[in-house]
Amino acid sequence: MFSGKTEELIRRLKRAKFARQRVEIFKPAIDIRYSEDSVVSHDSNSISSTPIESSASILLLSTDIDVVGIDEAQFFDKGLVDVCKQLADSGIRVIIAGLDMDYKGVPFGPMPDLCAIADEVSKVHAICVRCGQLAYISHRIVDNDKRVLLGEKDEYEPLCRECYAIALQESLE
Ligand SMILES: Nc1ncnc2c1ncn2[C@@H]1O[C@H](COP(=O)(O)OP(=O)(O)O)[C@@H](O)[C@H]1O
Ligand SMILES: Cc1cn([C@H]2C[C@H](O)[C@@H](COP(=O)(O)O)O2)c(=O)[nH]c1=O
Ligand SMILES: [Zn+2]
Repeated sequence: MFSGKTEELIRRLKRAKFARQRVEIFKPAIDIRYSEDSVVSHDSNSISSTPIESSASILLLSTDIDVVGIDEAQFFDKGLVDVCKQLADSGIRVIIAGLDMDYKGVPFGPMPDLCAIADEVSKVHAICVRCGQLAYISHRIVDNDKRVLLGEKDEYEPLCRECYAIALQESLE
């Protein structure tokens, strides 16, 4: 988290709109952290989007479209992989932002499969809040072991491997 995924997604989608391409943007309906119907970055950049419950809705809503953007892809069902494949096969540019791993370091939802079938993958990193190196994981700092827990700085901190190992050790003491 805080690595710039959403900002990069918004940047690419705005450029597609400048090029007068027909763009549709989707987000999971559960992601109401900053807005119900916009994709919003931690720096408050935003772009309007359609909240959906299931990946199947993307195909239904993507007729006469050049570019499809999807944020928070980790929250979608595994059907998203085939949906994106079908879109790409039909000539639509698909741009996806999502969290690679959950707070335990386990690959999140459809993300590993999406990375596997993507033509191009850009991995971006936040800055470790403890030491300033590149972060690799979102450390959960509240006591909740559900996989899905919406949040930001009160719930998560980006940490590098070294600082994450220390944080885990501290939590055992
Ligand atoms: N520790 C951090 N490392 C990097 N950026 C951070 C950090 N904390 C806050 N930010 C802010 O978060 C912004 C990225 O937000 P966003 O694109 O929403 O990230 P993501 O979608 O990956 O969570 C950065 O431009 C920066 O201003
Ligand atoms: C690590 C982790 C994160 N989440 C949630 C927390 C946020 O609401 C989103 C990630 O958003 P961002 O754009 O990357 O900041 O995911 C979660 O539910 N479970 C986790 O393990
Ligand atoms: Zn660190």
